[in-house]
Amino acid sequence: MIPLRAKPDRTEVSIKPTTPSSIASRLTGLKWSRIGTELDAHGYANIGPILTRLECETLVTDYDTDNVFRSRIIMSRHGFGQGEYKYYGYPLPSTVSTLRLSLFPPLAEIANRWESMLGRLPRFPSDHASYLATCHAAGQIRPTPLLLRYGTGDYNCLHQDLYGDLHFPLQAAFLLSQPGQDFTGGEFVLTEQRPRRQFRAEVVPLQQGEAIIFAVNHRPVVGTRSVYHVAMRHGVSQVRTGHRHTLGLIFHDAK
Ligand SMILES: O=C(O)CCC(=O)C(=O)O
Ligand SMILES: [Fe+2]
Repeated sequence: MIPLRAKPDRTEVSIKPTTPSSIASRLTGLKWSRIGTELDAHGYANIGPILTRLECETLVTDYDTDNVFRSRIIMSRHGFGQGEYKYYGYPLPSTVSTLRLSLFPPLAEIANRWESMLGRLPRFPSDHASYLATCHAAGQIRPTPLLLRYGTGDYNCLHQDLYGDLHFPLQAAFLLSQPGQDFTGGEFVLTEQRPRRQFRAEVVPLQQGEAIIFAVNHRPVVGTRSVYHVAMRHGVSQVRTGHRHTLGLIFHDAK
């Protein structure tokens, strides 16, 4: 007699080691309407974990690779803070390029809504290539994505990443290091100043692989009589111990 074999358990056979979805689909799968609402309310939004630990570590390792970057900035030499960063050169590494390309369309929609709140016509195209063509025609041709490295005692002064007349109003920063393990301190800080008011500061907790989207220089706020601009700046508080790395994505290029 042929022994009866148990039918394979469907649930068991269907379990495969999951490969992370593509970076592009992780971004398009986000709840962009909720992110838009948060950006409207606060001028920033933590969009949650995007990069895997391995992807973060690979980007960090790139820091010491020649020919990936176009320049290295020692922050203390310019009064920017303490620490250093490097601007990527073109062609961007594929992870950086995919993040920049895939984040742009939903952010352009939010940026255009902000324009209309201020009574202006939408002016951002839905694809990054078209927007970059406008920057390049205006002489802003140098890539702005950057990798930042902070050691113990380092910090980043409050600033705005403007690199010419043209600027896209939203940018992103990805935390590549593990807080509590790789570093302590080093918090992402945002400030805003409403007309005739004092500065207000916000510290935004981030985990490794998470990204924050935030306003580059100002955001529209609906007042009782009109919509007005609130100026925003960002920076990083002092790293108390260890090393902290970030990937910064700015959507306009530089002069
Ligand atoms: O290191 C950070 O978290 C801030 C980086 C930054 O200033 C930027 O991405 O523009
Ligand atoms: Fe910045």
